[in-house]
Amino acid sequence: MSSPANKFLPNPKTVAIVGCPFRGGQAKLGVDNGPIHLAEAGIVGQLEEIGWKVAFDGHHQFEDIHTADDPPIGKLKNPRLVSKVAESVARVVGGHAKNGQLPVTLGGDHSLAMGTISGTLDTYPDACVIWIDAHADINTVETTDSGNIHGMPVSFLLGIGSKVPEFSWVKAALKPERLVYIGLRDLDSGEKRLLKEHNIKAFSMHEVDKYGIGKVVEMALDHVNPKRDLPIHLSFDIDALDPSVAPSTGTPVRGGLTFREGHYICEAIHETGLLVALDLMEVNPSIDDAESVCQTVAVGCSLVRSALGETLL
Ligand SMILES: NC(=[NH2+])NCCC[C@H](N)C(=O)O
Ligand SMILES: [Mn+2]
Ligand SMILES: [Mn+2]
Repeated sequence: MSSPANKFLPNPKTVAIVGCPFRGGQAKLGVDNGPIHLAEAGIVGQLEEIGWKVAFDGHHQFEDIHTADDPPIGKLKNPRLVSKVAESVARVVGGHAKNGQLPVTLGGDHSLAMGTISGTLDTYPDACVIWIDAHADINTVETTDSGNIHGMPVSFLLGIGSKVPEFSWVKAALKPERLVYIGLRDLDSGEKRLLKEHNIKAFSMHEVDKYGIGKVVEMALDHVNPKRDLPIHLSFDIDALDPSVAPSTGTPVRGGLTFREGHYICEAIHETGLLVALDLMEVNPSIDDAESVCQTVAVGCSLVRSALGETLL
């Protein structure tokens, strides 16, 4: 089994696991235990098995981040906490990337991607982002209904919507043409408008049905990475998968990616040799029964393995 070389990483190829037990970007309990379950399921050993050196010295600790007083700003919930956590994640992920390691961030809720993608862009300013999700997570201060910041990280990264001083560290370094979505099927009306206004390429489940996943991934790469020479940050929300495949997540939406479609995306990104960072977000082991949790955690681990080069043959 020989996998293509990664164009950006030195040998020996090293993964840095960034476990982020954090749930402040949404309201449900339990998503902070996602990374703990993924680690306990043996993700470190599994990645070593497929040839990676793995650096993992325990989950990221947010205890030093005190926000006793964190009232909403407008509708935004836990704004100071989310901002500080994402900022520290940006520093950690950026640090690993600068050391030539491939950061794999295990969430935790998707507000963390504000940090992970900031860290990636800090190191690789021309990186593109492939966002796999049922949701666009692009609400702004103006459009958010829930006030949950896990539904908003993309707008901060793009620098759209009115600015919140508490998030001034976010550089808005992502250009709309370097972002592409796959798997969308549950957008708020304001989000649909933002995608059109900013000309952001998105392949919803409609396009997956119409063209098939192989063609969709190719079209997505043609859009954000036409010469196949730019670094890729893959941000994978487990709720992109159909709830029958990955039931243990906080905002499940029916009609999602099959087991194979999800894995195909990861395999195809691996084959580019351009992956520089990976997020696996929104695994919530408190939802619901033990069997669902076991199934979801196992799928999460296998998506990560596929993105890092596990092949079927
Ligand atoms: N990362 C997620 N699961 N996001 C769900 C977002 C749902 C909804 N659009 C919101 O703004 O609250
Ligand atoms: Mn989602
Ligand atoms: Mn998401």
